[in-house]
Amino acid sequence: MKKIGILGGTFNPPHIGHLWIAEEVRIRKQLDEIWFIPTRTPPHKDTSVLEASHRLRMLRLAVRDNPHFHVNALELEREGKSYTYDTVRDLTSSYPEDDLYFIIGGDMVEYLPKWYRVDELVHMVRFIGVSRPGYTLETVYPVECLEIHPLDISSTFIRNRLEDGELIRYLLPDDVMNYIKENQIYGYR
Ligand SMILES: Nc1ncnc2c1ncn2[C@@H]1O[C@H](COP(=O)(O)OP(=O)(O)OP(=O)(O)O)[C@@H](O)[C@H]1O
Ligand SMILES: O=C(O)c1ccc[n+]([C@@H]2O[C@H](COP(=O)([O-])O)[C@@H](O)[C@H]2O)c1
Repeated sequence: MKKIGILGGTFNPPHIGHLWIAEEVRIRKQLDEIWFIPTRTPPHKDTSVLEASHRLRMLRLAVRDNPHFHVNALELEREGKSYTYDTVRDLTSSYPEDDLYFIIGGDMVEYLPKWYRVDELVHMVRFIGVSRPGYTLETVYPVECLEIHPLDISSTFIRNRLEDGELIRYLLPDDVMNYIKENQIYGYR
């Protein structure tokens, strides 16, 4: 039996905020592995996101130097919106022996009431909520909240800096930054 942390996300692009919360939760909850699961179609983001193949490649580059980190691409194979309910249902049936912990930042803790079939979902997986600047960890749902030193970094911030021609070095792994440069995505110039 393994204890597996799941960090679902759009990863558009992945950044050190994602890696920071994943490693903090892994150590504090003594998890064996963290699985990063990129969404195909994020349930609540209206604006179009970068194509999944780029996000997947960047995510693989971001996690590759940590032996506890893995990428699981199961959501990319599923049509339609990437609801966590469907993902958790599939994972619990494929890995019935393992304990799953779904990690979310404060923005998603606040948004939890709007998640698809949330009343069932919270009984299917353990939710771990972590601090994120600008958001609380208050919720009526059974979420275990961990106060983690907050890092005020988001994918939006990085995309905006790229659009403005500003530096992004140190906000994300060098390999991901180089991928963005080589593929000239997010308006890189
Ligand atoms: N700096 C951060 N601190 C805490 N949690 C974070 C941080 N960045 C991302 N997360 C969490 O990681 C998960 C995936 O986030 P996501 O890939 O959407 O990144 P994002 O930075 O929020 O993106 P965007 O700015 O495009 O909305 C979410 O649960 C989110 O709350
Ligand atoms: O299932 C839902 O209704 C739902 C609504 C909002 C977010 N999520 C999941 O929460 C994770 C973080 O979402 P995001 O959009 O911040 O990348 C990602 O795995 C999403 O699929 C899931």
